[in-house]
Amino acid sequence: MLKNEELAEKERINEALLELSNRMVKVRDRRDLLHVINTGLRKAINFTACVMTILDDVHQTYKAFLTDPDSKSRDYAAYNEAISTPYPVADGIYDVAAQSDAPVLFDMRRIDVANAPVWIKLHYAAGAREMVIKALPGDDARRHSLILFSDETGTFDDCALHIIERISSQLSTAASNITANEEILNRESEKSFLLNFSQNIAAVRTKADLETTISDALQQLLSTRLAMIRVIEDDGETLTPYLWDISLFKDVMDMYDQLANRRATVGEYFFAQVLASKEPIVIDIAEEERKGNSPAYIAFWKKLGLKNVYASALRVGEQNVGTMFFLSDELNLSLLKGLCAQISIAISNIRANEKVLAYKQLLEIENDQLKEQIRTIYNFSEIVGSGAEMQEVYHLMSLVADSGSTVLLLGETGTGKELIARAIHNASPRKNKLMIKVNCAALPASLIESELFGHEKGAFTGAVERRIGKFELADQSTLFLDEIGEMPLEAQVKLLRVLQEKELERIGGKTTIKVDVRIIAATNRNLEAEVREGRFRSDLYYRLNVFPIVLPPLRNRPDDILPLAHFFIDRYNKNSGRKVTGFSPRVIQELQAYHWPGNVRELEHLIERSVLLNEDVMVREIHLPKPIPTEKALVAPLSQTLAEVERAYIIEVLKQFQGRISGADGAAEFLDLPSTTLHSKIKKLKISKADYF
Ligand SMILES: Nc1ncnc2c1ncn2[C@@H]1O[C@H](COP(=O)(O)OP(=O)(O)OP(=O)(O)O)[C@@H](O)[C@H]1O
Repeated sequence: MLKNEELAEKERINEALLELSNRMVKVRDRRDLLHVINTGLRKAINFTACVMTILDDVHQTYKAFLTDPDSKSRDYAAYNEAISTPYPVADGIYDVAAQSDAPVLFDMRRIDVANAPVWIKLHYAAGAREMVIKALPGDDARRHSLILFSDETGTFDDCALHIIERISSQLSTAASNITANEEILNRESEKSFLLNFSQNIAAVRTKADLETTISDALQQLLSTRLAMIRVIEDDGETLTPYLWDISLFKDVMDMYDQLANRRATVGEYFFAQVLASKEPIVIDIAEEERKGNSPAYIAFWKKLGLKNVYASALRVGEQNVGTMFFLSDELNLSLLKGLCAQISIAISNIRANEKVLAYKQLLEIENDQLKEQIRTIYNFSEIVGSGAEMQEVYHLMSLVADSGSTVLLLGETGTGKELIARAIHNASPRKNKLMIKVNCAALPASLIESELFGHEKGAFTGAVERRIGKFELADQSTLFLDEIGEMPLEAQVKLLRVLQEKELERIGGKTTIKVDVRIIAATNRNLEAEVREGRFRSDLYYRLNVFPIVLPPLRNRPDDILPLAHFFIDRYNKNSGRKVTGFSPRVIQELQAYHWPGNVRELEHLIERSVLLNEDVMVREIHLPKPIPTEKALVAPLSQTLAEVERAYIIEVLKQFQGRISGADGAAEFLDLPSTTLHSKIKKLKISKADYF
């Protein structure tokens, strides 16, 4: 009877195994396989739960491949962690089983559960007391293992172990097929993902497009988000933040700001490591902390609760263009590599595009400046004036032109400050580059900084494009700061900093730009008085006042008036095709007597007007503004009699009108008297021609 029972049992097991084998051949995926094990194998062995595991590519870790949906271990909080964590092979349990050809039986009561991997803890807690592990044979060098648990000891007797042995190669084939199949599917989906990504990225034109494309792709496939892309600047050293997802850092903003705002370089620990590697790298935070590498980043990543950080170089051909960091504990490296290759090209294109735009902008600005120079070119081909006062100016110019020293030009409006500035620039070693001019009075305070230092796109509302500042444009050249006395105090601080440090930052920019600029500043204000009044910073004043040149007002150099007037006649003859040769003696007298509040500019405009209105070869009439007797002329000492005051006053007025009494430009009209009355007053007060000529 016993023999019969044994035979019947054998028969039953054989049948079960045959059925199992038939079903195993048809297995397509993990679910099928699990179902076959749970129903088919259970007919032969009475286990309570099953698991299959898979090794990583380098056989360092193993993790769950199949998990039993009915396992009681699911009720535990650590379940998800248990089935997703990779475990080191060398845990004293798995490696023991992996080295054996036969299934290895463990009495779980004898295992040091407290120090065992989480999955063992969970199954033990769920009631398992016995466990058998069989590393499956096959082409894959025991890549998969079968683990069966039982709540009862003695379940895995010799017969059960024998059954496990018998099914192991078929199980191995099924598992390997499923894994191979999955890998093919994964590769295909990676390929189609990358293809799709490359199509999206090919359409990217701007940084904003790129940001959306990258973040969509990362979310969709890698379930991670972009931490930071940095790009290598033209100096080949600095790594500037380019794209990042700020929302990742909202809880660690202070640390983030500190790290992002300091200058990072290609030689720094993690960056150097990433840039030197052809493949993306995985930074094991605990390991790096142990080694003591780059503590600031380690502290930051730890605060974000990460175990790993992934990073890849951005490279076009053999050239590094930047770095890309991802915050994630696990990423698909081959996919990451494919993504980074495409992102590198997109960033290079966008940056090249930005450079072309900036260059275009630079050319446009240069073009404007050139046009301005052409408009004024004949202004500085010759500086007219040979009187002693101008000789002193020429002397000072010749002393300073060659040096790179800062020059401060002082003088009333229209005395030729810009002309002298251009002449100094043209006589300096910087003459091959354009002198760049900024009129500090022409810009509202809010724009002057951006005009001087430039801004990055988005630096403030309205900053729709990156703009290069005049300081950068004037690199290796001269920057002429006209009307410096009008500069707002806030801008003065920044100007001073650039003058001291010879480097600047664009508004909203993170990199410092070195500049070599010679400064020539000009003003018609009394800067010392401005300093006293608190409208001009004294430190800036001292920095500008290195080599002051004071331009004399025209009224102080009457000898220069006629040569200047002839110079302007020649110019307007050329412009208007007229042939005016000179001035009548009376006009000459008038020109010399006038007090020229608008200096050379006023003379220039007056001559232009007169040449245009003149139909003769000689300018016989000139329309000078009516003289306004100065306060000094009107205030008489109290010791004088009324008649004496009247006499002195009429003489003064007659002098200014060169003795003309009647007519539209005569003294009588100015004094608001009939000309006959003025005549009789002149007679009565005994005023002779000698008094006013
Ligand atoms: N010595 C000179 N010889 C020839 N032209 C001159 C001379 N001085 C000034 N000018 C002309 O006078 C005009 C005004 O000169 P400029 O613009 O250089 O004066 P400025 O002192 O810079 O005036 P502002 O303070 O109003 O800016 C220009 O057209 C310039 O060419």
